[in-house]
Amino acid sequence: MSTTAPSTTADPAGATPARTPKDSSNSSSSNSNSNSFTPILRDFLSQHPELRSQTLGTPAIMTDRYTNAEWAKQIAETVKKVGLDGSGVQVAKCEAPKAGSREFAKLIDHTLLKLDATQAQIDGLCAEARTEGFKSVCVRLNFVHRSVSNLRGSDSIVACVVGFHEGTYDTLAKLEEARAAVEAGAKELDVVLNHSILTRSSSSSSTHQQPPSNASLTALNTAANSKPTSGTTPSSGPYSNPSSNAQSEEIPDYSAIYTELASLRSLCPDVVLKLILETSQLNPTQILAASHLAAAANFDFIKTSTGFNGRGASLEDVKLMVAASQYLASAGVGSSGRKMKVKASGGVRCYDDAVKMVEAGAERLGTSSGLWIMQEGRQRVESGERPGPASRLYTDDTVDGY
Ligand SMILES: O=C[C@H](O)COP(=O)(O)O
Repeated sequence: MSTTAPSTTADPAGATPARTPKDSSNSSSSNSNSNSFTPILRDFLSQHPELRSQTLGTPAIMTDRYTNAEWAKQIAETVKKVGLDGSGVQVAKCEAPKAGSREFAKLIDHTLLKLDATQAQIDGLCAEARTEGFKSVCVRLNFVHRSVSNLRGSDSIVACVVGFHEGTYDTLAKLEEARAAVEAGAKELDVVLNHSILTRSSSSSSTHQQPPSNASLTALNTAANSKPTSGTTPSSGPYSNPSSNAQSEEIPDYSAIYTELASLRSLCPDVVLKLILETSQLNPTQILAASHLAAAANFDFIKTSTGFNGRGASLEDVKLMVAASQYLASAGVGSSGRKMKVKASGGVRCYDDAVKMVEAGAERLGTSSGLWIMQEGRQRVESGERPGPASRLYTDDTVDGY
């Protein structure tokens, strides 16, 4: 059982990261506790029994370093410094690489996550990634092995989603899935945040006697975080007036989120870890809280969306996350000097969308439209049209969501 602290680069925040499993009865081998298998993992292991080796060690749930109240205090400081719109941090403008270039392709995780994706479609995805030189293909666990084999000899890698798409599987299930993905050859993991932990507590102080279901939470959060239509101001969400939103809220279980992220980091010290926040479900304070916890656990990326829940990435999300990651690095949250990158994903469908996200500071794009984005970029260059919507950056309020 892996109970030791991870390597230096993997150490979650703080100078004294000594941690032990929270409860050894919760930490079990994937060979002995099939209750923690998600359906996709169960299928995967039945098809690939040879991939049950334990090069990564046994998943273990790590202890926390702070109480919820201590996390809340740290997060409040982050919110104060960054601001709910990121305006507390000066972010330098970024430039997109040349349209249609290999450098542009290296920003793209070429993504196919539909549940009904076929082997032929995955083979096509990999062939496109090889031809264009995309950074990765991003697939579900059941296609990692095939994708790795398809991409052998290319410089495109395989990224796998974990806990997709609701994020609500328990920590051990996510750890088991992460381990299987890495054993199968994934070099990057895109893990869905259990965002319901962040939103449940604020809902619980309202009219709900019972915790709402995930489906109703999704609807509530989507509504709360959608742009108001006719001059109305919602009581919560990114379009609310924070100063009028003074309801007393319980502190979310930050500790549960941190221990999950720290456990993933500890299990996979050498793998690029991205945390999918699902920003359509979160208000700016919650986005900053999730970013803070991801930095504390030494994640490599914060990513906006799954593409399966509410709207996709918005410029506002990306700007806020870029500002947060810059502040968190400068404040020494996580390993010192380490700055999380931002991945914009969900609804990035055309070249202009892609450029806007990159200019706002996204260093990776997750999109199922990668091929189109590259072709459109090349057409712009060939036609002599000025490639890129730089003059519209930050001023285009007509686009809601994407
Ligand atoms: O992570 C990536 C998303 O699932 C892709 O979403 P999209 O199909 O809207 O490009």
